[in-house]
Amino acid sequence: MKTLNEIANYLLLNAPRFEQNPKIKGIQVDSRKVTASDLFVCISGYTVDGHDFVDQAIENGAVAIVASKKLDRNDVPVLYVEDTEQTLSFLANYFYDFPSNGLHLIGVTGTNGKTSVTYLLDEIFNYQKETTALIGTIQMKIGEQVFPLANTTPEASLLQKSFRKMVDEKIDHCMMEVSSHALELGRVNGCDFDIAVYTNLSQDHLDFHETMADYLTAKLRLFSHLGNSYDPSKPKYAVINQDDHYANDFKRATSQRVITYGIDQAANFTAKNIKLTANGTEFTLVAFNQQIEIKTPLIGKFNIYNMLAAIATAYLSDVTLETITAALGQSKGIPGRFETVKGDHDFGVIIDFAHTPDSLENVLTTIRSFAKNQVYLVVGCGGDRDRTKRPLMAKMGEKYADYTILTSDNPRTEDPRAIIADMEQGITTDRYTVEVDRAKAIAYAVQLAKKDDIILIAGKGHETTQIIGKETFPFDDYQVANQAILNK
Ligand SMILES: CC(=O)N[C@H]1[C@@H](OP(=O)(O)OP(=O)(O)OC[C@H]2O[C@@H](n3ccc(=O)[nH]c3=O)[C@H](O)[C@@H]2O)O[C@H](CO)[C@@H](O)[C@@H]1O[C@H](C)C(=O)N[C@@H](C)C(=O)N[C@H](CCC(=O)O)C(=O)O
Ligand SMILES: Nc1ncnc2c1ncn2[C@@H]1O[C@H](COP(=O)(O)OP(=O)(O)OP(=O)(O)O)[C@@H](O)[C@H]1O
Ligand SMILES: N[C@H](CCC[C@H](N)C(=O)O)C(=O)O
Ligand SMILES: [Mg+2]
Repeated sequence: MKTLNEIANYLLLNAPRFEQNPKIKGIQVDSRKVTASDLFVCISGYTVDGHDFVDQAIENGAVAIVASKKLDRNDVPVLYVEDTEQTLSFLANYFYDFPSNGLHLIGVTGTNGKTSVTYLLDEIFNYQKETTALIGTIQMKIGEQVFPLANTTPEASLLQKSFRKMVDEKIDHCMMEVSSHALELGRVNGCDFDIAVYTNLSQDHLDFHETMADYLTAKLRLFSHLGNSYDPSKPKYAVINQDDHYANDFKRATSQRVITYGIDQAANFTAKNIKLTANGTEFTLVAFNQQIEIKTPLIGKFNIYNMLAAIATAYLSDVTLETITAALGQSKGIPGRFETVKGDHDFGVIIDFAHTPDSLENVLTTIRSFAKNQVYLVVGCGGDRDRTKRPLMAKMGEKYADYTILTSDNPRTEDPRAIIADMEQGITTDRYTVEVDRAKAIAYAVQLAKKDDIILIAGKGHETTQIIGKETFPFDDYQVANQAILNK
């Protein structure tokens, strides 16, 4: 617990002294979640302004407010700062006693592969009985406990509070997906990363970042977060995909040691003698004059990149190549990523989270490489998100699938038909149809499928809901596909 004056002193050079100097129990950015003795931080959001919810925060027990706009009240002390969102990360870091300093923190950024790399690292560390925490798209996990998350990378107060819990529970490694939104909005400011990992960059989120250059700049920030402290007992590393177009930008963004991985370019961790099949992958890992055979159930060349990123990171975290090899050999895969619907049907059904042109291309080319018959694609695009990726995603269907069923993803507040119309702009043939209802679209693909055909259901992966308008309905691609197979 800290007092308001302690907090003010930490945050501001010319801090005011509050006569009423309450002890703060917690930090809250949502008035609805405030409890007794919290400090409420007003954030001006994209939808509403936290400054308008001060009454509710106080009713719920807030004893002090951090604001950037004048609040006409003298019942509680108000600490004024220029930018509440930027302040929040420093405030939370201080309030929870800089928890990430005591944590082995691995941050993973890039357009695709973040969840995959963090889950592979989790399997590797768990294999050697180390305790782990995960923060990302699917959920937050601290040891055996899991918590739902609204964002891939949570806002700073929840983030720092979670780090504190991890340190208190003596977690050995925390793997965290660092989204470009989080980097841009300063959610991870003040995080003491030990290893920063870069997967790749391709088009996504151009609704938020406007240009690819802006998007790149946000991603690069993770590497400047490695800082320039050089403690031999706590070395820091940047792990970079050497085959990626932007590899050199990422190398230049850090003053820490760079470790590379790749397949096509010379790198510290490379894969050769690659064998890709429908049941798994084999390759020879070459790293620092050592060679070791990797044999894993993970499928696709893109997963070799994910494995190389995880292997390099685990190795830099003192795991031996032998242990890494054994762990990857037993990988259970990543929920909703290239996940096969089990059963005795004579065609394949794969659920995958591909929701960018690049990830769709990777997954579809992988399927094509072993497909014996027709490939069907069921795909939609998220509403209130990057519109420019829609025709490009549909084009991937035209290029690599025999037949595409355009449907809804999470339409959110957009008209689902308008989203599909944007997708249709990318298609020039008639090898597709439209079925707005996702469950019907999946059922239709299952009806069409014959022996040895493969259906890819893309875009929602592990998700168990569908957001239509402002409502969230239960929806699980895996279960819907299973039901359709039973009904066939
Ligand atoms: C664009 C964006 O990032 N939006 C985030 C932002 O929402 P917002 O600006 O609309 O918030 P708002 O509703 O206007 O509220 C403003 C403030 O008022 C507060 N409030 C609001 C209502 C109320 O009754 N009382 C109250 O105090 C809110 O708690 C908030 O502090 O702040 C919210 C609370 O922290 C976030 O959950 C929300 O993420 C939304 C869900 C979102 O969709 N974000 C996406 C774009 C995102 O960040 N995605 C990346 C992943 C991308 C990737 O996978 O690569 C991520 O890291 O999740
Ligand atoms: N290294 C990769 N390169 C390209 N595509 C990939 C790669 N790894 C996974 N994919 C594809 O991208 C999809 C999303 O993968 P993953 O969830 O690991 O990425 P992410 O970066 O966490 O995505 P998000 O930003 O939505 O959280 C997968 O379902 C797969 O189709
Ligand atoms: N983290 C991604 C997830 C997209 C998943 C897709 N199903 C969609 O709703 O667009 C985003 O927020 O853009
Ligand atoms: Mg993710």
